[in-house]
Amino acid sequence: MGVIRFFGQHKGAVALVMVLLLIKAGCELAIPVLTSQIVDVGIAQSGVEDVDALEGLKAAGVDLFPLQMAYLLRIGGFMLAFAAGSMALDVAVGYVSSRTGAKIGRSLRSRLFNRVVAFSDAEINQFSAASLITRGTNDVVLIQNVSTMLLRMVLYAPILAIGGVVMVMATNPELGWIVVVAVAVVFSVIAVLFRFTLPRFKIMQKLIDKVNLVAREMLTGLPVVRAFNREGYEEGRFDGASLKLMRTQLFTNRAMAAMMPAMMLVMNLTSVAIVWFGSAGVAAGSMQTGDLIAFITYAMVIIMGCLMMGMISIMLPRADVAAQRINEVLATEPSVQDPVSVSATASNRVSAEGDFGRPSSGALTPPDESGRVSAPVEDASRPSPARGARVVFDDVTFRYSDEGDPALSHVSFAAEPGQTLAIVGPTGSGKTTVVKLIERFFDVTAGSVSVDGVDVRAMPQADLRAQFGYVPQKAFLFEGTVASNIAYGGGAGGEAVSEDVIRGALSVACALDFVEAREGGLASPISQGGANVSGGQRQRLCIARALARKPRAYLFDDCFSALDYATDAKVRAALPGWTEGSTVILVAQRISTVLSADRIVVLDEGRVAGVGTHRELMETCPEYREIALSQLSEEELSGECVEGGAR
Ligand SMILES: Nc1ncnc2c1ncn2[C@@H]1O[C@H](COP(=O)(O)OP(=O)(O)OP(=O)(O)O)[C@@H](O)[C@H]1O
Repeated sequence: MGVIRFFGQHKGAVALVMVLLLIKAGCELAIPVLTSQIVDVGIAQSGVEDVDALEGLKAAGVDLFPLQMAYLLRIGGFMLAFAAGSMALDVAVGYVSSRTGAKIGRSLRSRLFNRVVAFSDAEINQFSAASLITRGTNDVVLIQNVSTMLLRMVLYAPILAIGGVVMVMATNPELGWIVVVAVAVVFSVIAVLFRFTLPRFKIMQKLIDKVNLVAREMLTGLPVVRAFNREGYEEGRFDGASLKLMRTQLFTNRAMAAMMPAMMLVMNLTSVAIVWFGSAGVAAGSMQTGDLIAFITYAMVIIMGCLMMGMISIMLPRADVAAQRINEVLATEPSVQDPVSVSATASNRVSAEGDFGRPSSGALTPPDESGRVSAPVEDASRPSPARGARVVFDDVTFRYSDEGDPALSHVSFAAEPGQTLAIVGPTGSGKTTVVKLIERFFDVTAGSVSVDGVDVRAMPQADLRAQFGYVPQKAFLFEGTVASNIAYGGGAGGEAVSEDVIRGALSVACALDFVEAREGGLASPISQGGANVSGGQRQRLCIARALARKPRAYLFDDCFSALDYATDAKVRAALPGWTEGSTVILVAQRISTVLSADRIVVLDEGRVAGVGTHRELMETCPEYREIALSQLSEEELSGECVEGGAR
C-alpha cells in the first residue's frame, strides 16, 4: 500500500501510538467489567462479592448501606480513573498522529516541490501545471489526513475488535452468534459501499485536476476571455468540470452518510437481540444482569472495531490513488540532469577552436542510460579567467518531442568573449530554442552546446547558469519590490547585489526614471508576475535584473521588441559600456537592434541560413536581406551599415 510507505521515517511515532492505543484499549475494555460489577455486586449484592457472606451479614442484621456505598465509590472511582486515562491517552494519540500526519505532508510537499523545480519544460508539460498543483496540495492533504486517521484507527480497530471478542467469549459464549451475525451485516454493508464508491473515489482526483486546469486557464487568459465576450462559454466550461466533480462528490458523500444510520441500525438491532435472547438466560439464572449489560457494550465495541476497519478499507484505496499520483511525480527523473562523474577527462573537452560543422576532435563521453554525461567538474566549476564566455553550438539538432519535427537542425555557430552575437529569423525559426539550449532548459538531441569548450551537459546546472544573465522573451517579475526583483539572482559570483549596482543596471535599462517616479522608488512594490507595471516597464526591469548580475554572458531573448524605438535605441547605446568584456547573445526581431552586432546568425526553419556581419549578410544571405528590407529602406540600411558596421 502506497500510503503505508510514508510511515517509514516515522517508526518511532508509530510504535509510540501503538503502545498508547494498547493501554487505551485496555482502559476501555475494563469499563464494561466494572459496569457489570456495579450492577451485579454493587446493586444486587449490596457491595458484598461473596453471596454466603452477604447472607451472613443480612442474618446478623448488619446495616449494608455503608458497605454498598464504599463498594460503589471504589468501583466508580476505578471507572472514572479508566475513563480519564482513556481520555488522556486519546489526546496523546491525537497529538502524536496529527503531528506525524503533518510531518508526512510537509515532507511530501517539499520533496514534490524540489522535484518539480528540477523538471524541465518537457516534464512540466507531461503532467500539466494544474495537475502538479493538485498533486502538491489536494493529494498531499488527503494523504496527510488519511495518515493521521490511519494511525488513530488502523491499529486501534483490530485491538478493539479482538479485545471485544475475547471479553465476549469470557462473558457469555452462547450469545456470541449474535455478534457474528452483526459483524457479517456490517461487512456486507461496507462491501456494497466499497463496490459503488471506490471507482468514484478513484476518478475524483482527476476531476479536481480538470477543475484546476480550467480555472487556471480562464484566470490567466481573463483579458482575452473578456475581450472576446467568451465569459458565458468559459463559465459553461468551468460549470461542466465543476458539475462532474460535484456529482461525484455528492454520490460518495451520500453513500458515506448513509453508512452511519445503517450502522446505528445494526448496533441497535444487535442490542435488542442480545436483550431478547439474554433475558431468557437472566430469567433462568444462568446469566447476571450486569453480564448482559457488559455483553451489549462489548458487542458494540466489536462492531465499532469492524466499522473502523471498513472505513479504513474505503479510505485507503483513495489515499493510494493520491499516493500513486505523488509517486509518479517523485519517480520521474528530470530529463536535464547534473553530471554524475566528477573525473576530469580530456576527452570531455569539445574543441575550443570552434571546429563546428564537423565532429569535434575530443568527443563527449556519451550520455549514460539516464541521459547523464561524465563531467570534468573541476573545469566546469572553476571560473574561467576570461571575463566573457565562449559559447559554441556544434552541429546541434533539437526536437521538443520524439515524434515532432526538429526545432533546430545542424545548427553551428560560436559567440566569442567580449563580442555581440545576434540571432535573427522569422517567427518560429528557433531563436528562443537556441537560448533555452544554452541555459540547458532542454538537452540537445544531437551535437553539442559548449561554454569555454566544456559541454553544458558536463557541468552542474547551477554553475552553468551562474555564468549567464538571462532575459526571457516573456518578462516575468516576482512579488516583492523593485530592488528585490533586480537583486533576485545575486551577482554571478553569488555575491549580494549592491544598491549602486541596482541603480546602475536600472539606468542602463532606461528604468531608473520610472522607478524613481514611483512612490517608494527602489522599495516600491511589485505584484505577482509584475502585474502592476506596464509590459515595457516589466521588460526593462527584467533587463536590469540580468545586467545587475554582471555575468560572463548575457542572453537577451527578444526582450527589446517590447520597448519603443527610442528606448530600444537608448538601451542599446548604453549597453556596451556595461557589458564590456562579456559575451552578448541577442535574439531580435528588429534589424535595427542587430545592426551593430559583431556577428549575426540568421535562422530559417531551424537551420542556419547565414552567419556574418550585417554588411556581409546583406550581400550573401537572401533571407537576411529580405528581413532587413522589410523593415528598413535601402538608404537607411546602407546609412546604418556605415554608421554601425562591426563594432
Ligand atoms: N515547448 C515547446 N514544445 C513543442 N514545440 C515547441 C515548444 N516551443 C517551441 N516549439 C516549436 O519550436 C519551433 C521554434 O520555436 P521558437 O520559440 O524557438 O521560435 P522563435 O524563433 O523564438 O519564434 P518567435 O520569434 O515567434 O519567438 C516552433 O516551430 C515552435 O512551434
